[in-house]
Amino acid sequence: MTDNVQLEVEHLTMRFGGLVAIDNLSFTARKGEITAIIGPNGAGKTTVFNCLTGFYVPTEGRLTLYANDGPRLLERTEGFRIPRNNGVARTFQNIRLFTGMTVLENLVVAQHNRLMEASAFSLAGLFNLRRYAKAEQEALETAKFWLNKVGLYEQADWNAGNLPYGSQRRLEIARAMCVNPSLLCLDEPAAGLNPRESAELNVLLQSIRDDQGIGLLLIEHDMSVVMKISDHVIVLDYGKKIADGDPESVKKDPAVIRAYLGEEEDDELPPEILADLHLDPNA
Ligand SMILES: Nc1ncnc2c1ncn2[C@@H]1O[C@H](COP(=O)(O)OP(=O)(O)OP(=O)(O)O)[C@@H](O)[C@H]1O
Repeated sequence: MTDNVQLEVEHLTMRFGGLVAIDNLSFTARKGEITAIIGPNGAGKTTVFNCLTGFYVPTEGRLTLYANDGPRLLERTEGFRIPRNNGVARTFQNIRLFTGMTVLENLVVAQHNRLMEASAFSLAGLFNLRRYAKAEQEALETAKFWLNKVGLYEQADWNAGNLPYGSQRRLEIARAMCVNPSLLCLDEPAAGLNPRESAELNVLLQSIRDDQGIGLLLIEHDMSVVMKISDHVIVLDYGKKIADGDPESVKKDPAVIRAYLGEEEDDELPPEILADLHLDPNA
């Protein structure tokens, strides 16, 4: 069953001085699946993303990305090369768009590496090479494709900073997809969204999964998103994996309920908390 694996994390440990933020974590994420990483605040979710995307060099462990042209060891790649060479793209908990640029410009700038390669990294290349003009045209086509996909085509010339919050979140996802990643890491994409926007986000992420066939890794606190769209859920608590399985089994796991709520007995949980976890209070 290794053919479908997009990412394999083996024995990942990340220490900050005496603090063990990630403790011997292993899991796989598959192509064409949404894998959610959930857990209480401080469980280590963002640290996993930071190791995968080169912000941190792991203390121990192996991170293998199965890109189209073969396996890549992310922990051995210089951080800034990971998006370009290894095809890992991410969005952030706090939106990080170029707010002074237009919506379209944000998507073209994201393809800067591809354009620079086409210019052969020279001024002469920028002005003379036919392949640069071709690459520029392709970058615009890619940008238009993703603008349509996230429903922002009409706002292409708006300043990104003037978009409503939910649209800025969708633009961030479009920008990440413009680099044609093998793995898309989404850090709390539903944060701050209203229920309608959350529902639209679900549709968008499912369509990226189904149409692009890439692996999606999702950190999310909004259980209405996690339980509806995830194929596979990993639960962390104090840096350790405490559950790993499909959403149905994970949400009933007593260890998960205890970790989230700090309760000893799940049958003592108040009904409104059970409802938040999408569990039947009368079960
Ligand atoms: N650069 C750092 N230096 C020191 N400690 C850090 C650093 N980054 C993260 N930590 C610590 O590692 C632990 C895990 O943090 P992390 O941000 O990964 O958790 P999280 O699960 O993403 O939390 P949240 O849901 O609140 O975003 C926390 O105790 C945090 O304080």
